[in-house]
Amino acid sequence: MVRRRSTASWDETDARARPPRRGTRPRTKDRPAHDDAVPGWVTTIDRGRYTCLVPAPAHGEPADPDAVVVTAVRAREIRPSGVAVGDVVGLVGDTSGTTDSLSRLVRVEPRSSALRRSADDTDPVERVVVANADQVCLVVAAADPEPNPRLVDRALVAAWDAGIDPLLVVTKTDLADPARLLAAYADFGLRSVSVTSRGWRGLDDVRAALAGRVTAIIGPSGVGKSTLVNELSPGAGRATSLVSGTTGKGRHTSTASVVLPLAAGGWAVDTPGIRSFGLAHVGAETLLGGFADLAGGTEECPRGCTHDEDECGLDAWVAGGHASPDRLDSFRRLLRAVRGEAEPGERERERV
Ligand SMILES: Nc1nc2c(ncn2[C@@H]2O[C@H](COP(=O)(O)OP(=O)(O)OP(=O)(O)O)[C@@H](O)[C@H]2O)c(=O)[nH]1
Ligand SMILES: [Zn+2]
Repeated sequence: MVRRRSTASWDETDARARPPRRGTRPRTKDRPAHDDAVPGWVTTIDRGRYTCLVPAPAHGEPADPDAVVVTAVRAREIRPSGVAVGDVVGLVGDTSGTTDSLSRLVRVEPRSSALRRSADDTDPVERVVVANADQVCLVVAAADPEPNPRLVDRALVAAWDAGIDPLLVVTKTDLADPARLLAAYADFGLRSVSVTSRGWRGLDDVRAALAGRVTAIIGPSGVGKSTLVNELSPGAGRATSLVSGTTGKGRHTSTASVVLPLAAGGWAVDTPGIRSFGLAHVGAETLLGGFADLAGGTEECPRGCTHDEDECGLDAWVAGGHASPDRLDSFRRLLRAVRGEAEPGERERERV
């Protein structure tokens, strides 16, 4: 017969002799349950403060009319690198969004995509620049500054790696005809639009390409990115509530990405901080995926071809007119770069 006694009489010896049985422990001891967490969308991050739109809109859909902007801090169990702008997160605590209220970010929902970059091509430490975008819009100018095709190739590889549709937007078409630049990329199906802010020609094409989507906007400095984004998201600017949250203090740097609503529907994620686009995390094998025009040329390669050797089939492919020599040159430069073989000075010139 089993002798029963009250748990009140248990002492430490009992505790040691009987390890707590799994499944009978309260769930909160395994992991905080946070069943009450509300979904928010991280619109910007600044000094450990996460500005979130609550409730998180469905992907690409407009914000709920009653949505509020909530400032949150990370719960201890969430790593700083684990949250990026564009993440859908779970928030607990004060999610009222009233001035000086602070919520707690306790969970990051699985991402549909992650646009990544590493500090440079040999630094494998990668950061998620934008989470959950379904399009990457690379903005380059037709002139002033001159377009850098290698930069375009680099961004295409990053988009390919992330599984996100790329879109090329050529600005300042009043200064130069973008036809040659556009033709160079049209061959392998890169979607592109061109626009000028001088009298705003082409703006409707940009609007249509971005409508209903979540687009990460990247590009080098001075190409007219801010001019374009301000036009597409009038009044949103970088000083409004989605940026500063309820702190009212605004941003102190322009290095963080920010989610902005587009007047024509959809969302842009402006990324002023991307000055370089290291591809160390991509790997040589994945690189070819960003070069759809070259991929067919590797069928004649010897086994284990590095694609940077005499027997490589890509040279014959280009000689046969299937792709441009510039693209092969660009591919091989990136290949050497991600293998850590870049010549000095090469990286500097390829900064976004
Ligand atoms: N000619 C011409 N100039 C333009 C056009 N769009 C913008 N600009 C000018 O180009 C300069 C840079 O524009 P911004 O919008 O600040 O460029 P940005 O890409 O945001 O540059 P950063 O702020 O440095 O990242 C400004 O002097 C603009 O007036 C355009 O379509 N045509
Ligand atoms: Zn090869």
